[in-house]
Amino acid sequence: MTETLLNVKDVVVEYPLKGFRKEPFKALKGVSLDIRPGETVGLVGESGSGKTTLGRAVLGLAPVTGGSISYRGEAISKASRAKRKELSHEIQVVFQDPYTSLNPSMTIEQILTEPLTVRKVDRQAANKRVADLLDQVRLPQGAAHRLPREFSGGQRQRVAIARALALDPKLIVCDEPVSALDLSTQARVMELFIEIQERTGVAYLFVSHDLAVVRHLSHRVAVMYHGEIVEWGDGEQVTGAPEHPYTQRLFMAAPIPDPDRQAQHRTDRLRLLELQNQQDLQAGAA
Ligand SMILES: Nc1ncnc2c1ncn2[C@@H]1O[C@H](COP(=O)(O)OP(=O)(O)OP(=O)(O)O)[C@@H](O)[C@H]1O
Repeated sequence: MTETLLNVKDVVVEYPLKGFRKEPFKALKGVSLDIRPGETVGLVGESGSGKTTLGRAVLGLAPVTGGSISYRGEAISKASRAKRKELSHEIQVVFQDPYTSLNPSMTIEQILTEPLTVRKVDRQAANKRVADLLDQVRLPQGAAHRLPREFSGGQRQRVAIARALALDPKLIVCDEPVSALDLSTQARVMELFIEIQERTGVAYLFVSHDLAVVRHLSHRVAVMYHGEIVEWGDGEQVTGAPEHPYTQRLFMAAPIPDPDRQAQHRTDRLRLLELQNQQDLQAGAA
């Protein structure tokens, strides 16, 4: 049996609403998926469908009111603060905005050393680790003594990835980590994510509204719609021959700018037309 790293089962997240409405707002309405070691699970869906909320629930940052989340078989959705701190060695996060996620007054070295000092790594070992992390994300060693504002968006995102890697996590929740970057930078950062995964065996829960990004990176894909997963399975299957009408519409609406992706998009459109024809024929036959 394949080992499971993270298991999300029937998870409900409710946000209390202020004002005249007494009923809380259900952002997740019973969501289930699992992530295996070394795997990328892509989470797609339009804005407001609940992708970020699911990522936050895994990180213990969203109010889970139903279902369960377990990490390596241990329930974590109601974990204590101390347990969460322990888990932060295993589960890390990279956010969308590289301009606000790094402390502007800290040098890159300080940013990368911070998680290590929490773990009481001594100075010499920490320096070595910082050098190694910069190598891992393909930044020059000279970057260590500079401030975030001296770097481009793509370079800052590399720093954020290095920080997430500092404690050798087994899972990284990536919340739209390439969405704020221009296309060529996006492609390089995506390659970096793949390279790091191949080297370290880390798993990603990769949240993105961009289907091309998810198609490129994911082993399995979950499609979210109004707080529910409407399609879930093998990445090629879900992105290449979606079954749910919502996923089909989502793929039709996806802008795909570069020529390779356009070719893929054309193939998708043809496949989709074929699917629709088949469905029409079946409906006609029924
Ligand atoms: N703290 C909160 N309080 C109340 N409602 C919230 C809160 N956070 C999110 N929501 C609501 O929950 C729903 C899901 O939001 P979420 O951010 O998870 O969606 P998303 O799919 O990640 O969208 P986007 O791509 O725009 O980030 C939205 O309707 C949002 O308004």
